[in-house]
Amino acid sequence: MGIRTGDQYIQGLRSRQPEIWLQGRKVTNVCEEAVFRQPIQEIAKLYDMQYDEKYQDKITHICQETGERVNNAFLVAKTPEELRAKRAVYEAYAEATFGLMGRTPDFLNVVLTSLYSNASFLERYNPQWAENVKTYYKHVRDQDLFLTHAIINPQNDRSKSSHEQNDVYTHLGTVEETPEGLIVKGAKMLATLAPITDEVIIYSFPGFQPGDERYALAFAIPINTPGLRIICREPMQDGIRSVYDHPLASRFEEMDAVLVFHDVLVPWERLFLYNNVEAANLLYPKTGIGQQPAHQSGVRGLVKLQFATEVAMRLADSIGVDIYPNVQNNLGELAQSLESVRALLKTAELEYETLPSGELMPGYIQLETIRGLLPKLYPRAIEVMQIIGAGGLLMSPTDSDMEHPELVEDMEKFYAGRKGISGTDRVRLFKLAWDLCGEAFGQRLLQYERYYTGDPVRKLAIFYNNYKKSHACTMVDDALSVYSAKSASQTEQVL
Ligand SMILES: Cc1cc2nc3c(=O)[nH]c(=O)nc-3n(C[C@H](O)[C@H](O)[C@H](O)COP(=O)(O)OP(=O)(O)OC[C@H]3O[C@@H](n4cnc5c(N)ncnc54)[C@H](O)[C@@H]3O)c2cc1C
Ligand SMILES: Nc1c(O)cccc1C(=O)O
Repeated sequence: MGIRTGDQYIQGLRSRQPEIWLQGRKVTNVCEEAVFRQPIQEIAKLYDMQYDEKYQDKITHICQETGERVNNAFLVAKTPEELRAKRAVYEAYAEATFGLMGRTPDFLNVVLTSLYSNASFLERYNPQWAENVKTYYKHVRDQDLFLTHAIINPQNDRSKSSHEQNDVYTHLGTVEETPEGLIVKGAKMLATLAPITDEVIIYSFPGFQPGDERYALAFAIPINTPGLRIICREPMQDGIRSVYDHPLASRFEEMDAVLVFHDVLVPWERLFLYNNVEAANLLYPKTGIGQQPAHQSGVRGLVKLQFATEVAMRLADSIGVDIYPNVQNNLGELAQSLESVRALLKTAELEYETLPSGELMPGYIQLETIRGLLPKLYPRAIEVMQIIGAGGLLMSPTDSDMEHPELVEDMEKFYAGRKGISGTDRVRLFKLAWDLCGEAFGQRLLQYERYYTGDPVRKLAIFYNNYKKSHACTMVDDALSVYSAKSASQTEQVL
């Protein structure tokens, strides 16, 4: 089939009934649920971009194997041009959502593509797992599916491993083998956008201990598989608040969910890894499923940081405070952060690594540096926005106030900004900023940037240990060589 339209994506959602729990009730029609309606439209727009002539040749290509047009996220890049073609889709999707939706379809499609192109890793453990991954990749590519994923165990007792938790099936684990497949039970977090996706892929970050064999699992199943329960967090917008009052929160909220598996059947052909702690621990570092999506995340993170920086600059300009050096310093800092990330990304793409298979991987050091910096740079951009907007962020009235005939005059007079910025202009801009820096929606975006890539504390430690391996600190040896030169000359004098 190849690329889908937005309508086809929505038809897919309508065709099935996953078990979705939202605010204490079961959702019976996900497409008609207020909270999901607009996010579904935003994702549908991304699918439609594949048919838009402005984007089609940039973000899709003709698949050599099938002759069908497919998304560039499914490319196994073997040339710098193909790497740029992948970047083009990340960028187009990020720009269409201002970088605010982290788990657009390209994210997991790139994870799956990397699993596919590095399936030889799985082959060493079980050729059938490798075969299953390859078949699944083609299925997702050719049906243009949208996946969610849950790779973390629920946050119960982090000081204990999976097999030491209170109940054997707190963390998702295998119950039994049947002729049809594995029966699995327990929970995983945190499946962003799960209610509006087609399928879920389960795997894990490393960290399994001996004894955790039943939890060492990777598989993919349709989101409406019987026994799979999607428990949504409390929504951060109700789907009813107006676009005027919440121009971002009303459009881009990504629902997060815990997935609870109640004796769910995973068919054998959908199983990618099972009962092998070593393979489960090596899956992430050895198959590029961290590094390839880091390219997507880096591009998206750059767009999000750029958006936040632009909003902060416009805020300052709109109320005439960017004449002050302190404000200029804050904004200059954001601009420099943004340009540093942009430069890192460019270097990551230029300094790619070529794997023995011929596949190109964008530079590890640069991508990991972006991942380490964004959890600090994005919150700082939000803080600067709060500092510049100050009390003004809390004076925005609602759409109904702005339109009320008795208030219109006051609105235009007392809510106007510096010359040229009307009351309406200023209120709209400040509402946009408040969605990012004040609303629960904005706090989630901040939390996302801190944690989407795993725990930043442990990630930075891993980065340092890897960095140390490739950095012999030879300049220090050079500097210390004065001592050996000195003792050599002393020896010469004695002789
Ligand atoms: C908005 C959002 C969306 C997300 N979307 C997804 C998604 O779609 N799919 C998905 O699979 N995951 C998703 N995640 C989950 C994300 O991968 C995890 O949040 C992340 O890996 C951190 O794990 P945790 O939240 O369980 O924190 P924990 O691991 O429980 O950490 C809690 C705190 O304890 C500290 N800590 C814990 N263990 C250690 C240790 N061993 N050593 C030192 N310090 C430690 C941490 O530094 C941290 O401060 C999302 C997260 C967020 C915030
Ligand atoms: N955060 C990630 C994820 O959720 C899936 C795959 C990779 C990552 C990552 O940032 O490395």
